[in-house]
Amino acid sequence: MLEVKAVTRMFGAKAAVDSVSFTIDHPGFVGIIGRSGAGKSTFLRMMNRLIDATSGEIRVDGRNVLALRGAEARAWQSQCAMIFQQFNLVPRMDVASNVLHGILNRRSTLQTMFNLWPRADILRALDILDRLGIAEQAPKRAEALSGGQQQRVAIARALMQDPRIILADEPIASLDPMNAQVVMDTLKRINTEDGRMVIANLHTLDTARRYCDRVIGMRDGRIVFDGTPDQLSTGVARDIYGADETFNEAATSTAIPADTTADRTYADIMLS
Ligand SMILES: Nc1ncnc2c1ncn2[C@@H]1O[C@H](COP(=O)(O)OP(=O)(O)OP(=O)(O)O)[C@@H](O)[C@H]1O
Repeated sequence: MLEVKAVTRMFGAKAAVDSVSFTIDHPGFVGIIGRSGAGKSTFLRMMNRLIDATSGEIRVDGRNVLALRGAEARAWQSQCAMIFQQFNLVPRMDVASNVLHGILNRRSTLQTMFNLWPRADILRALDILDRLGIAEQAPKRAEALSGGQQQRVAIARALMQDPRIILADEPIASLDPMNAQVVMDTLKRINTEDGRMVIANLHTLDTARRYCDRVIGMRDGRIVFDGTPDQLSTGVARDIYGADETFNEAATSTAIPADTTADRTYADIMLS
């Protein structure tokens, strides 16, 4: 289904992503982990065509999406919706309009100028918000919502595109543990109930273990681990994060269990 072949991205002389290859043959929940600068964001941004690859191919059903141009590239972008750490909503705009913006590129200029939305689209946006448990927030400005609610709005905006794949770049890195759990549960539901593939860059091992069927570990632009969560031992994690025997796995925890309010700590904080 998804075949990544020797994808590389150079920034000057530095390879941010260095000949990355892997295949995903069913719409699972894939986590990409690694310390800051490992190349995780660069990879997702290439996949979504926000930036170009220097070389390599990403084949989806046999078609190299990295070679698509113009309208075909935009059509691909709507098939692999992206969500970001900072939500990227329009803060002063109401929640429902933010969700409708997921299909902005499908409207005519006239409709855009007068902010006209077909009734069917409005109903669908409200349905999606309802499914994500935030329908009552629809008329509020996005900036009035909590971080976890805003990220759910961003997920709703992504779903509006009816994507095959959701790319999530550090989706919970700005959230407290309780909101992080709600957002991860939401992504998991979309994966299992809708059969949409989720590929999420994650900072923390416990989140990757808890939510992913498969984990890819990156270090210095390369894949250094590709396996199931139960293969992700402390030793393997130490290799991925490039740490020595003082590596403390507890420090990579988001402390996500429902009965805790412990502060989030990151591998990068521990390892920096
Ligand atoms: N626009 C750019 N220009 C130059 N170098 C860049 C650019 N974007 C990323 N890099 C470099 O590429 C490497 C990989 O960065 P990337 O953001 O993909 O890592 P990451 O694993 O997502 O890290 P983080 O978790 O901090 O986002 C880093 O060394 C970074 O400095």
